[in-house]
Amino acid sequence: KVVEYEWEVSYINAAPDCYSKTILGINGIYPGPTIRASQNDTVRVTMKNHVATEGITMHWHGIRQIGSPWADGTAAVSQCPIVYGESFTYEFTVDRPGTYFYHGHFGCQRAAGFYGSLIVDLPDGMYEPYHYEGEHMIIVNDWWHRGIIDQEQGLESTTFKWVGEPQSLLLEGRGRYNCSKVPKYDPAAISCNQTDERCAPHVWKVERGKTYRLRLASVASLSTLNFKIEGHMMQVVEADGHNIEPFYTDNIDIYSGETYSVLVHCNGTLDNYHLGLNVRGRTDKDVPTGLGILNYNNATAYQPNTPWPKGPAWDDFPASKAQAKKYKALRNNPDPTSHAFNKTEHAVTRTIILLNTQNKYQGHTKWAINNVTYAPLQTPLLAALVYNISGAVDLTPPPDYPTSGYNIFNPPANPNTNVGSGVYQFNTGDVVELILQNAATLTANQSEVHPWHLHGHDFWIMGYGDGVYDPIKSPFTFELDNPPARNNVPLFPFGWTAIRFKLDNPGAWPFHCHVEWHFHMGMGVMFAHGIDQVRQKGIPSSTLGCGLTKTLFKLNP
Ligand SMILES: O=C1O[C@H]([C@@H](O)CO)C(O)=C1O
Repeated sequence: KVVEYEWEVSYINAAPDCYSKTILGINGIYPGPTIRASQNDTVRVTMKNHVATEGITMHWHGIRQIGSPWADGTAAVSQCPIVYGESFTYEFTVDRPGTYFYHGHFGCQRAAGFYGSLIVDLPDGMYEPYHYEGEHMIIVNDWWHRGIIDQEQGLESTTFKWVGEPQSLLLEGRGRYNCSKVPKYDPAAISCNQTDERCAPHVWKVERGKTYRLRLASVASLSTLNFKIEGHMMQVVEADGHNIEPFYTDNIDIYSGETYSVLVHCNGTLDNYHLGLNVRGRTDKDVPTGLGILNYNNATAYQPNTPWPKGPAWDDFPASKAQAKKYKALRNNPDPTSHAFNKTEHAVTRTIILLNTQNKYQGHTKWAINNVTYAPLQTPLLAALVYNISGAVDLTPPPDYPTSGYNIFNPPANPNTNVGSGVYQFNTGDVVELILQNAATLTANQSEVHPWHLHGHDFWIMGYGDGVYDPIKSPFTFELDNPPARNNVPLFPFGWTAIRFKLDNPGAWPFHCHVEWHFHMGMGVMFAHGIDQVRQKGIPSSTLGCGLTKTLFKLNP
C-alpha cells in the first residue's frame, strides 16, 4: 500500500525545555508527525516550504532508498534544497521493518527541531522473534538555546565560536531548563517559564504486568546519550532496524543516529518511575539529566522525588566500549531482509583507511578525512554524475590511506587541510572494508567520539580497537561469525573502528560524522557507484534546478 503525508514546514515558536525559541515545525508541530508504514509499503511525503529565508530537505535515516537514491533528502548530494513556496515529493519503499526516524539534512536544520519518528511494522500475520504487549516511541535529543543560523555562523567564522555543550536533554521533545539561569538581559528571560505545558515531562503509560517495546532513536547534534529507567531492566532486541542477539542491561548508550528497541517488563510496585537521559563521552558538567515519566495503570502522573537515574560516569569509556562490543547479529534470524554476513561472499575487495583529524583551512576550524575537508557542492552530486555535468564536481579521488607515519597521538604537525568534495568511486558489487582511525584534535591530549552514519547501505561492524590500526594484526580481532548489520557506528577517542559493506545500491551516498556540527565543519566523504544504472532509470527533474543543473532543462521556445 501507499502511505501518504502532506507536510507544511514553517518556523514555529516552541519551548521544548521551557526556554522559548524559534524552531522548524512540520504542520505546526514539534517533533514532526510520526510516519507509520508496513514493510514494502511505499511512503510518499509531499513537503512544502513555508520558511521564507531557508531551503529545506528531509532525510529518511536508516531507509536505504533502494532504487530511489534521489529521495535520500541530502542537500548538495541527492537533490537541490526545496526553496520557499515550493513543494517536493519524496517517494520510497520501506523494505525492512524496524525503528527509524527522519530529519532535515541541509545545514544544521536537524538541530532546529526538524525531525520525527518513522516506524516500519511487519506485514499482518508476521511476527518479530520476540514478544511484547504494547509499545512506545522515545526520540531523544540534546538542545541549545541559540538559533542554528547563529551557531552555524560561529562555526564557519575564522574567529571560531564552538557551540559548547547543550543546555538540555530532551525525551520526545521535552526537557526542563532551570529558568533562573537565563541571564536577565536575555529577552527570553521573560518567556522561560517552568510551568509552560510544553516542557512538562512526557508521560509514558504502561499497565502493570505487561511487557513493552520501547523504540529509542537519537537525533542528537553532539552528545552521546545514556538512557536508563529507574528500577527496570531492559532487554535490547533491535539496533538500527536489525534484530540482534538479545541482551539485558540497566542502561543503554545511544550514539547520534542510532535506533534501538528494548523490551521492558513492567513489574514495578510504584505509580511513577523516572526515565533518565545523561551525557556520555563528553563532559556532563552543566548538562542536567533529561527526565521523563513511566506511569503505571493511569495513576496520577508526577515526577518521583527519588534520585535521577544515572548510568556510568561520562568518561567511563571502558563501559561504553564493552557495551558497543555486545552487539551481534541475531543468529538464525527469521527475517529474510536481515542481511546476514557471510565470510566467503563478503570477502574484501578494497580497503580504505579514513583518518579523522581536526584541522585548519584558511583560518577556519575544520574536520578532515585523509586531509580533505568536505565542502558541499553547488550542484547535487547525484545529478552531476548522472548528467555528467562538466565542471560540477572535482572527481579526483581522495586518498585511500592517510599519510604514512602520521602520529595520531599528537595534534597535527601541519594543521592545514585541503578542501574537496570527497568522492570515492566504486564498482557495484565491491565489498569495501573501511577503517575509521581516530586521532588527536588541535588540542593536545584530546580526541573525541564520532558517531559515523552511512546512507544507502548497511554495514557490518567488524571490530573496534585502541590506538593505531595494524593492518596485519588488527583483523585477527574481527568478529567474522555474526557481526551486527547497522548503519551507525561509534569511533572512540584515539581508537579505530572497522566496518565492511557491499556496494549493492547504486547512487551517491554520504558517509559522515552524525554530530551535526562536525559534518557542518566538513567531516564526511561521498561514495558513488552504479551511476549508469541510476541514469537508465532516471532521476526526477524536481531534484534539479540549482547550481549547474539550472540550465539542464531549458524550456522549448
Ligand atoms: O568540533 C569541535 O570543536 C570543539 C573543540 O575541539 C575546539 O574548540 C569541540 O569540542 C568539538 O567537538
